[in-house]
Amino acid sequence: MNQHQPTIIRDRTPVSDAVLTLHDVKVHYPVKEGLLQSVTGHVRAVDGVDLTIGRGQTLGLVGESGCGKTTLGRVIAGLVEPTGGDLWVNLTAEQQRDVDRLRAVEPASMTAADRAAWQSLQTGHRLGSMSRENQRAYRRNCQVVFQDSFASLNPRQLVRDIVGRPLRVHQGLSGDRLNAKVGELLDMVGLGSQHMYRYPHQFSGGQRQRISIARALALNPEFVVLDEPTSALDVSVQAQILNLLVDLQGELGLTYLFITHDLGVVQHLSTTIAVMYLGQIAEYGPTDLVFNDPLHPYTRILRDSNPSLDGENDATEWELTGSVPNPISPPHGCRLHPRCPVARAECGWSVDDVLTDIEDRAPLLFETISRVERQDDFTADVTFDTEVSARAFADRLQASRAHDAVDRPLEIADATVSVSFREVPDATLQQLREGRLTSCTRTQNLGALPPIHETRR
Ligand SMILES: Nc1ncnc2c1ncn2[C@@H]1O[C@H](COP(=O)(O)OP(=O)(O)OP(=O)(O)O)[C@@H](O)[C@H]1O
Repeated sequence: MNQHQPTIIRDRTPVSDAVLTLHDVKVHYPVKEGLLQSVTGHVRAVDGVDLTIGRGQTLGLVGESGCGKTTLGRVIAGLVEPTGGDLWVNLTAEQQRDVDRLRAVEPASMTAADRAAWQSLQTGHRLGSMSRENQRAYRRNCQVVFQDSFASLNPRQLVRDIVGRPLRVHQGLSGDRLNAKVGELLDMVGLGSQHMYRYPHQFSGGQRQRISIARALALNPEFVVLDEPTSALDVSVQAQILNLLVDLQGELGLTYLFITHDLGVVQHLSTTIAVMYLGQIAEYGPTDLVFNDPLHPYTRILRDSNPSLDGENDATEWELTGSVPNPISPPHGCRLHPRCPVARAECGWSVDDVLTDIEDRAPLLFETISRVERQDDFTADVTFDTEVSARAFADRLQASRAHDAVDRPLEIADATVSVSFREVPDATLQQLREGRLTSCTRTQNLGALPPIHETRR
């Protein structure tokens, strides 16, 4: 399969003051097989993510299970090393523009002034190039609250030691000073300092999550990654924890990355939303605008499948077909297109899409394929057991949307069908309106999503 191009924001609107700016960040996990554990491919868990997280904002990161949200959150918190791309810390709007501009300049064509500016930006703000001390400061400044408080709290430690550890390690606190600070933190999260000498199992799920929040806030971070912090809790307790998070943000001026699959939570909590699909950002923008007028079919379908959301969400006739493709070899063009109800020829079709379609929806026909001879991802000869099956395949393809993307008529010789699709570039996240980005090729071309009644063939 061809190498995919990175997702690039062509006209990113700089956020005035960014806690974090991601450029083309990737996490590809190797897939190992056989006795020798040789690498046979890579899971593209995060595959070219560009994001800006503005100071004081809550960025909601949403998407179906397996789309890469947790991996991205762990990269941001420094718990997973990215396999590609850059993370920039504390850039002003002007510095964001400089980084965008200088990334596009070949090192050999840089002027002396550009080179000096690039060097200074990298050593001052790029994780990996900054001094160790600054990197450690970033790690302390960015804390994480996980979904599963049971797994993330040591069951053999007292709450005092759990919440106090960061203070002991980083600030050298002990004795009464440590106790006083832990007490303050427990009060702040609504638990009360009297709980200091108890163990995690003596608390309810909601209380344990309060302990996790207290621990995360111990070092006065500015930025907290909240990875599904309420999804393991009862609905009534969820609301209490969400309210606590909102109050703490107001009091302490925190910036949140809120990872969840619950769009209702995101609608109420986030100022900005990033919708993720198969390792990439599908849509990004202010939460209310994204919900009221989505620019990506995936966002619209997610929104309309969630009845708890406020607003005028007509139940959509759109639905996603098939299953989430394998992140080892994601589809070409727009990653959603094989499942998208409104995909068109320019959204990117390849031989694999057609084969996956018949495997999912015409398994008996799929059984009769005897050989696939690919010239590349877009061109192949598909041979069947019989000519009848070959013709059934050709008829099926001709009646499908994929046929709009073929670049020459199908050729049928005996039991072999020769298929060739136009090669399209991979979709990129682009700004369509101020602050509104989408990777939907169709919306980029037409300016808006089509009316709800338009569906697939
Ligand atoms: N350590 C790993 N090694 C190999 N593949 C991994 C690893 N961690 C995650 N993956 C894969 O990467 C992809 C993204 O996983 P990730 O957990 O980041 O998604 P997610 O959107 O957070 O899902 P969920 O909501 O279920 O947690 C999935 O296909 C997952 O199977």
